[in-house]
Amino acid sequence: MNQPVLEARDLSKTFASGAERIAVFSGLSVSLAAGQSLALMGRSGSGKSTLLNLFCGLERPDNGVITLLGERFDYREAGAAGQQEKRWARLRRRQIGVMFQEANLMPALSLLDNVRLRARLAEQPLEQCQTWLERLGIGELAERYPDQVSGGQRQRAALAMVFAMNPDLILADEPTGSLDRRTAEEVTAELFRLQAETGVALVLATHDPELAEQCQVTLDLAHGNQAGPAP
Ligand SMILES: Nc1ncnc2c1ncn2[C@@H]1O[C@H](COP(=O)(O)OP(=O)(O)OP(=O)(O)O)[C@@H](O)[C@H]1O
Repeated sequence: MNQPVLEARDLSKTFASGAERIAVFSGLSVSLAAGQSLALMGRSGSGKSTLLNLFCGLERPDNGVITLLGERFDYREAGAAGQQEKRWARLRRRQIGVMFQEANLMPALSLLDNVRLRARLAEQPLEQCQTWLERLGIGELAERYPDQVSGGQRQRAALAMVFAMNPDLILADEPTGSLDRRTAEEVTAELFRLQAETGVALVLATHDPELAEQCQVTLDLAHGNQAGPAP
């Protein structure tokens, strides 16, 4: 079997709350292959965003090991933290595409320049950037600024940014949470269409069971903590 894109083993995470520590999850294991999609479900506060942050190195687990694209991150190794931060930063720049509820576009740049900036950081060719906007149905808006387009069009531009970096993994945190139902469905359809076409692995945090159903695997953070193919 091919090596998984993402493998997490026995992850635990707590946060300080006054003098106590609150456990968000413990003993969580998950595995995701290229082209697979995983939905993270769970009520507000169950730890979906925290888990996405662990998967891109913006938070550290208290325990457990994450292997991403063959790179192993184990914070128990003495003196490893600084060197692991550098490796995470490189992965975030080149191989992990991140999407949030609100499109994180630079307001002073046109949609096309936002896509170009992301592609440049990922060391991808800039010639494809206009094509990505066209594939997402907003080619004619390329020279507009983010505040001159609708929320749905901004999320399409955010999708163009993510795909223009040719990532191996997309982490999407409620990517359609700020859109009306119909626009959300359109943007979601584009996300799954391009994910299938490119074979990128996808982790999607959502409250929406209908959206979760479109993913191949669901991890419900409120009920259990194992997902993915058997090791
Ligand atoms: N930096 C932090 N310091 C302390 N507690 C935190 C921190 N980040 C998250 N938490 C807590 O960890 C728990 C999980 O939060 P998280 O944001 O991951 O949940 P979520 O499932 O993404 O919620 P939502 O659906 O509302 O976005 C919550 O109880 C939250 O208050």
